[in-house]
Amino acid sequence: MSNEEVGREQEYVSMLYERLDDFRDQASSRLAEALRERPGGRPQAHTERQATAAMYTRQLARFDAAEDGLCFGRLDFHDGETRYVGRLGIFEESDDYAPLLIDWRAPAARPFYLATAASPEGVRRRRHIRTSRRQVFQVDDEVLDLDASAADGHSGHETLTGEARLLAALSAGRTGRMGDIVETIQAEQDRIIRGEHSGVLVVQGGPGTGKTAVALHRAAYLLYTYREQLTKRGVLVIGPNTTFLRYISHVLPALGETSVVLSTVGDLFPGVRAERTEPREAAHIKGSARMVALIEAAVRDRQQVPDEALEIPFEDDVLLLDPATCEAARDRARATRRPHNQARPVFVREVIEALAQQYADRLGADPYAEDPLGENDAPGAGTNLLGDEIIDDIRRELRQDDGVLVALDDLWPVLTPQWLLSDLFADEDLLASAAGAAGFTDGERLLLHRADPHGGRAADGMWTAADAPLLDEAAELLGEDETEALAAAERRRRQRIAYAQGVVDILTRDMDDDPDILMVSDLLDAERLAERHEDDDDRSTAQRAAADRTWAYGHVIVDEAQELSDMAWRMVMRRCPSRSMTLVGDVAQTGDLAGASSWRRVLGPHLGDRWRLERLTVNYRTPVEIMSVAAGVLGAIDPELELPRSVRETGASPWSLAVEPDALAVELAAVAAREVADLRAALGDGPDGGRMAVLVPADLLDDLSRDLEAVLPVATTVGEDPDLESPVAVLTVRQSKGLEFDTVLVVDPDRIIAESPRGLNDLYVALTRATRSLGVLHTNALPPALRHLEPRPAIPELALP
Ligand SMILES: Nc1ncnc2c1ncn2[C@@H]1O[C@H](COP(=O)(O)OP(=O)(O)OP(=O)(O)O)[C@@H](O)[C@H]1O
Repeated sequence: MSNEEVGREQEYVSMLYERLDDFRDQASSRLAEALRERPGGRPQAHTERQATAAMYTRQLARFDAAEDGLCFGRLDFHDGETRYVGRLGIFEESDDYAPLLIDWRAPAARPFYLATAASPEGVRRRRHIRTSRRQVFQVDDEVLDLDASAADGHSGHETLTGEARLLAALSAGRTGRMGDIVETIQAEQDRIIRGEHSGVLVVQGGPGTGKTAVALHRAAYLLYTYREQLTKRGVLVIGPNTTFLRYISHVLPALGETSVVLSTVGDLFPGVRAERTEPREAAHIKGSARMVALIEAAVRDRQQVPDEALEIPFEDDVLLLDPATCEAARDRARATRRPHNQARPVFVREVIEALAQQYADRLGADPYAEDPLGENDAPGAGTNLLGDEIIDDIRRELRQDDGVLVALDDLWPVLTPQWLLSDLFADEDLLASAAGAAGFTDGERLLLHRADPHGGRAADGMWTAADAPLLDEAAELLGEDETEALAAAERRRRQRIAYAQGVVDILTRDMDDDPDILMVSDLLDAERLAERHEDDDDRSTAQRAAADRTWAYGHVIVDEAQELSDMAWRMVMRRCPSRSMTLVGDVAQTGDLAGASSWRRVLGPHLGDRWRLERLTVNYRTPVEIMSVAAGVLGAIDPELELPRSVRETGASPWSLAVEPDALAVELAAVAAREVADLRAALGDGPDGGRMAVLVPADLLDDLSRDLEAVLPVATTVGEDPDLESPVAVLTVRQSKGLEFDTVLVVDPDRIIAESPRGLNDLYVALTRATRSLGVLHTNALPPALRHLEPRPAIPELALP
């Protein structure tokens, strides 16, 4: 491309950056103005000021996000029209808002992604403009006119859009952070990104087909297209683990979008962090939909009827609470069909009523007990001994009596989800009863039982990822005790009034005596001042949503959706009553025993047939050479499963290396050092210098990572939540879900297979993480699916430090 052409584009791009600077200046000064403004005057002024400040802050974030690669494309149409495409929309106010730059998400930008030589949509030429720090350094053209394309050396590839730019993006070194793909979105991906917002869209695609990328760009597209609606309700993105969430966490902010909550399933229950691990088999059982019946039984078991009458000392008497009364009260409460805590007031009312009646009856038989509670001093007290007023007094006293309260708490306790489940899993009797009622075997029950090492209920650090959906289920069955919630709300209101009264007092102090001075208290009393603070919630939508279990998100995206258990699906569906969802995954990569082997099976109970399926068929990550190895494993999982088609060849064949068990650590370190050196030679030492992963069987993780850390001459990361920006990461396959690296070394594939009934799926995931090269080290015979791997060619070893 001629320098002249680059120069011309530079002029245009510089003009766009000037506009961007103007926008930024305007937004900063308006933000400063909004922050300087003193709230006063109208009651809503404070809230409005906050909303205005938040709006300018969001705008600034969007302008900052657009800085790199502000404009990346240009379309020239046959009719002479030209459109520039970029990260945000810029319009010429003085020219009837003519577009200077079109946001990639706007309908007018679509031909940039869809036009092909076969279907050019009026486009004559598509140009990719590459910039670095505001400087245009390259322009790549595709001429879509069929005749001209041949002349222009266009490859004529049928499915790829902007092939040269795409291949350049795919061959770049990995950085440990996922990047956006706005410059090179492919047609099949574009259709999904811009798909209908309502309803449930399932995207099935093999490894590296861009499911994660597509899901995140879809979030950005939906937030742009339905901004008002979705900014208020927020978008939830669910990923398989925190390492993965960190890996993808830069994509949406880089696209200027911030009202998104990222969470794992384990962290989706507010106030609980899934910090404990447990055996796969236990997680498998906890994921099964049969747990619903078990939790229901556990709740019912907490609604007790005593075997014999309870004796409750009251005043100077002893009341009897007999089983029949309790049973009748329990039936009444259950008949309301309200959740446990909300039905409790009915149970309490019935029991109190029975006890009050019993006491009143006894008093009625005693001619001397005219003033049972000693409260009526007036002469003639006792004449209405059994009148309503007296019985009301008895009820009130009973409700406050410690003995009665203890009995009520035993028979129908107020429960939180955490209490219910920690008691259930720690108490053999409770567990045996609920598990028996729900038809669990003894073996399953034993897997669920855990001696509570913390000794207390609901201690921090006691929950696993599979517990979160159970807590959520329990929360549904328990409900909030509204009497307590209302009392708490009333307490908060009184506190606010007391605080506001203090404010009014301070403002009017020393002025009390002057009748001519208009006082704050003349205009505003404490109660109204308190109301003004009531709606003050400085938190963003994302923060409020993440803290609220019952928050209904505007859209929910689930990545690696095949990993979700039946119980997890129930929780996720609750977060999105409108069922506006995008679920992306690959059933062939299911590693979790409780995960999906068919979309129909997992979604049917929630959605019936009301979901649509789209497929992604092209693998952008893994080159042909590696995919041909992975193909053997996929065939062993299920010969019906389809392998995605890779877009690239690298010429580097995957290899295997047999090593003695005793020499594994040493050989691995040597090979890893060699591979890192090769990566650096190819990609340089900078932040884009490439990343390598060593994927190991879980039971070798500790030993091998310690050995590698000790000998590798570059930073190595291991542990629960590894840092992916480190040049080398030692991970289990489970930790590597959804991630990618330039080079991958897989250790002992037979052990990876043996570790789980879904071991072949795990191996398939491991083999498909690499963008460049793959090696397999093995201490036992290779599994049959990998037998045709070439042995590693002898190459000079690197001296280790
Ligand atoms: N259109 C595209 N342009 C440039 N890069 C792309 C494009 N589509 C996908 N990629 C890149 O391909 C790689 C794989 O994408 P992604 O991680 O989204 O795939 P995936 O389907 O979620 O994979 P897996 O199921 O194996 O985790 C990423 O580096 C992504 O940026």
